[in-house]
Amino acid sequence: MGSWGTALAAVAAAAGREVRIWGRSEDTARAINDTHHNTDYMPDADLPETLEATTDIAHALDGAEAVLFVTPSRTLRDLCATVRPHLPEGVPLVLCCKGIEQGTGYLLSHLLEEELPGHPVGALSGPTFARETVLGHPTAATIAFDFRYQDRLEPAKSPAARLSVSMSSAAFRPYMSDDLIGVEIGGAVKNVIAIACGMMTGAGFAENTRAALITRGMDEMKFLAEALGGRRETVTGLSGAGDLTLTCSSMTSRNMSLGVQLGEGTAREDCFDGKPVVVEGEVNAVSVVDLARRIGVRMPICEAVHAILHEGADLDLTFRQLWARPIEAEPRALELELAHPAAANTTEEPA
Ligand SMILES: NC(=O)C1=CN([C@@H]2O[C@H](COP(=O)(O)OP(=O)(O)OC[C@H]3O[C@@H](n4cnc5c(N)ncnc54)[C@H](OP(=O)(O)O)[C@@H]3O)[C@@H](O)[C@H]2O)C=CC1
Ligand SMILES: O=C(CO)COP(=O)(O)O
Repeated sequence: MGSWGTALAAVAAAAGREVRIWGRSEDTARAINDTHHNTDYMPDADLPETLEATTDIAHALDGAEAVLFVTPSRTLRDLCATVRPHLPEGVPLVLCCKGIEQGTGYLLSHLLEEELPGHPVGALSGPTFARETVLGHPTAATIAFDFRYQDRLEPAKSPAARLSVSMSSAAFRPYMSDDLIGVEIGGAVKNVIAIACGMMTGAGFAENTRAALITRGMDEMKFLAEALGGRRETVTGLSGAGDLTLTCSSMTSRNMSLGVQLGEGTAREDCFDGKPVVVEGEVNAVSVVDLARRIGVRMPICEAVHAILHEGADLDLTFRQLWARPIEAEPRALELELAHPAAANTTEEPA
């Protein structure tokens, strides 16, 4: 019953679906049922009166026709053990969290397929701040299920199509996709790039720098998606370019905001006034970079964020090094790299 789970539950309930939202907190469940507000995560949003909250997972899943997973990505594997005994047979599972598993390098869809076999697995992703969505600002997202789950004879019966229709409302507009990998990669990588944009903004740089990071970040997404079997054009859609643009442009984004605070020189433990906040790009910098290194995809912006967040690299020096990398072609097709004249100025200065 976090912010995005509540927003999606409200969207589906407003679209006329019977929705049960599950979570761990009795108090939050009671508040949603009694006052139609999620007092912990989005107190100012009026929730549909038909939305039912529960802490009983068996009740939440009883008769479900689709199950949406909306927790931080690193908690997903444990959550599977909680839901496994109660899942209706063959019910479609929809990832609404964004990330790649640390250690295994699994896309979250692979994780679900491993932990909960026998279910069609898809993802809902796009430029969707939870609060704006729940307040009814026009919002669009992509719903992707792998091509294996497309019904070629009756496409409207495919899970992506059925779910898109079920969740559509005047303000919420889903688009269908059969490129699950491309959609997942967009969601996982954009958060890391948003931290980079935030860091550069916090360090005092301006719009040119941010636009360069967004565009070159999209290039990193494309190569990772393609290397894993996704499609480049998916990266130019809502779940890639759309979400990247949103997240890299607004302090509403927790990823961008973390970057800004770090760029301004705030110590990590003092960011967000010391409160625990879900920042997927921070944990996913590790999994994205690890996966990219394993399969030989160059992701210099993600590497820079990883080095600053997790290897103690100096922020200013790391970004100077990023800008002074060998000069290369755009797009990357041309295998030519030229030494950058400023590279000599980006070695560590003696203390
Ligand atoms: N917020 C947004 O605008 C959007 C978020 N997302 C994605 O949605 C995912 C969730 O983020 P968001 O809703 O914002 O995060 P929030 O911090 O708002 O909520 C997180 C939720 O996850 C629950 N949770 C945490 N750990 C566990 C666990 N081990 N088992 C079960 N439940 C757990 C929390 O429960 P409790 O309160 O009990 O701790 C809480 O209900 C992320 O991957 C994020 O990238 C995607 C699009 C938009
Ligand atoms: O994914 C999001 C919007 O699409 C939310 O972004 P943040 O997690 O950075 O707040």
